[in-house]
Amino acid sequence: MTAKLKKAELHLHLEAGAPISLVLSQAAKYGADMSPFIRDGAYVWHDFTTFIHCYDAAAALFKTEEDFALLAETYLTEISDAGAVYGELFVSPDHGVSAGLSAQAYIAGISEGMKRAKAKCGIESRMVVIGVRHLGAERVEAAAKFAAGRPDPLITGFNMAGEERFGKVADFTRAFDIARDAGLGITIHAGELAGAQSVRDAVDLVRPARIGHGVRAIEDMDLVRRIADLGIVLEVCPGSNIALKVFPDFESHPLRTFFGMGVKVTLNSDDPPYFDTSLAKEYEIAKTRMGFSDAELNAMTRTALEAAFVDEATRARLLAMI
Ligand SMILES: Nc1ncnc2[nH]cnc12
Ligand SMILES: [Zn+2]
Repeated sequence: MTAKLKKAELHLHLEAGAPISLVLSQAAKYGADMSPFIRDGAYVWHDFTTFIHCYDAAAALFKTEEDFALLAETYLTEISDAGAVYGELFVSPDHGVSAGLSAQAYIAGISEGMKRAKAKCGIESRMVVIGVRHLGAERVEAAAKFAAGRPDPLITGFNMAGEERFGKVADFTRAFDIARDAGLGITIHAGELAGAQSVRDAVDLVRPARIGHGVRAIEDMDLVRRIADLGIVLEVCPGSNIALKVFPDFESHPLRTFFGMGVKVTLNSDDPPYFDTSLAKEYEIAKTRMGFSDAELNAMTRTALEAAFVDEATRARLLAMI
């Protein structure tokens, strides 16, 4: 059983951290019909595009600062109860603005929820601002500029997510330069829906500290060795990869190969209710379906804290807790 293990999460899209029960209560609050997207207590989607449609419909049900405070507090409390001492939240000002909030109010609501969760259960957390790739380079740059303005001290990183097959990494390098120059930690989704070339471009053009997924680097073993040598941390989300059919099953997932080759890897849930997973479940599956020992799982938690976008004093305090 991995329930007793200390955990940490670096890759979680906040709007997807809402349990379906919370999404349905938000739908009742705003009189929204979610039946096209949720049936028998589960999201209805069959590929990445329809998954993102469900994601956007659920995200639109969080409209006020208090809604986002509740969302952040709910998710962080859940993973704290599962043994997490730290969690990073991918936050998307574009989603907040399309739900009718200013980007500042969106962030303020989430920040309040993070503070409530810390006061209640001690969990430390930070925000990583997302630029949505399929909205285009201009919108990703706008997200980077917003994050670079450091509107909240709990924002410590920048990332790009969305449709990985849209455009080329080269179209987005200016956004990452803006974020990096502002001292933000850099991660990028790559090697999930697109193959090894997408990961190679991310490594060469963005020079990230971390990569979201990165798992299709396995298509090029020289690239895997390069990632290991560079010490780039992979935010691996096995449940997400199986649900989105990046790999057919957990037994064929390359996490064990990466770990064995010295690639720094961490465990994450990405969009838990969409993929029938949770941070707790990812640790349990890594043990029961992928053969990782408690010591190896603890090593992944340590890697996550060593790669966390936090100040060194906070990092030292977190590392002392595991
Ligand atoms: N798994 C994923 N890949 C890319 N963008 C996302 N946004 C939310 N989940 C995502
Ligand atoms: Zn993701």
